[in-house]
Amino acid sequence: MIDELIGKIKETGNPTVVGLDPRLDYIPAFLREASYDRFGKTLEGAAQSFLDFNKAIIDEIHDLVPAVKPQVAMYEQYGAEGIRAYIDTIRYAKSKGLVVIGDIKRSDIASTAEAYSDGHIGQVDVDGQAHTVYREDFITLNPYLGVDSIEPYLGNCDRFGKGLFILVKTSNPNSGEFQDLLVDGRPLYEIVGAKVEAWGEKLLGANGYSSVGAVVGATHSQQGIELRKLMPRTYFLVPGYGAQGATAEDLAGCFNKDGLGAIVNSSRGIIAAYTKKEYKADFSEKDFAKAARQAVIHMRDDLNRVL
Ligand SMILES: O=c1ccn([C@@H]2O[C@H](COP(=O)(O)O)[C@@H](O)[C@H]2O)c(=O)[nH]1
Repeated sequence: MIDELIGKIKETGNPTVVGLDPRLDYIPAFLREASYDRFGKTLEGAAQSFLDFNKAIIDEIHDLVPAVKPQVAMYEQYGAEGIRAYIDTIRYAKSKGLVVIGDIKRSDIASTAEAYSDGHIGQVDVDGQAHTVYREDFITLNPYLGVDSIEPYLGNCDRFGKGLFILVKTSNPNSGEFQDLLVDGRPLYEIVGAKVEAWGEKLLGANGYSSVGAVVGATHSQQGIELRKLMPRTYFLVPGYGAQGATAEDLAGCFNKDGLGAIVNSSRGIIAAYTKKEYKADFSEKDFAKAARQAVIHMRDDLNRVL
């Protein structure tokens, strides 16, 4: 799967992933109203407005970016209807040729991890009948439970050509509380990073990178530089650009000299661009997806400036 992602990054000349993290307060009133007219102010009404919003954004950005990253929490909070919108968003993004990174951050003992893995990146069996359910290309995982909790996903990556991004150094302000603790004189995130690099050895692609990637926050630029050296074959998913304050300069060290090695996420900065003062003058609420397109072009040019 990593080669498909790299192929799309080269094709678009853009290492950007658009985070599809819809919230009702980002959905333009006219879209919300249209959905409420059909379904009322119900869970279905909210979920349908998310799907309509995502589809309009995907239509505007699919030729510019390699991938999208739906954040499952935004959908899951609305129950079965929200999950339906999550699945339909994945299907629609894939129909437009986008790689889909499901931000699901799962973590559990192996027997439970197997169920998550089969549902998201494998197949489930219903009395001899196989079904593919969520269909993400990559998913995010939390490694806190150790390698036996990751193995069920590695197996399905191999079998079904999928990929992972495993949390190594997260972008949040308190990520250091555990991740920076010294263990035998070494920060924990480095120990986890070295493990992730080793777990990925069996899933190396033609470009020299593994389908087992790492999440490395743009907000911790020095750690990004150190991890880049420690994990030469691991692709980084880099959140924190834009809304969380990180700049292109902050995350430049997550890339290799060939301009590969990282894909940078922006969610609110793209999908809610039309609400920002720098876009308001040129884009009305009706043009929210066009504003997202403009924000993607701006981000692409900003990233390419430092590569
Ligand atoms: O360390 C991490 C891991 C995941 N995320 C997720 O990325 C997006 C960021 O959204 P923005 O609006 O661009 O801030 C969101 O889905 C987070 O859950 C992260 O930010 N940091």
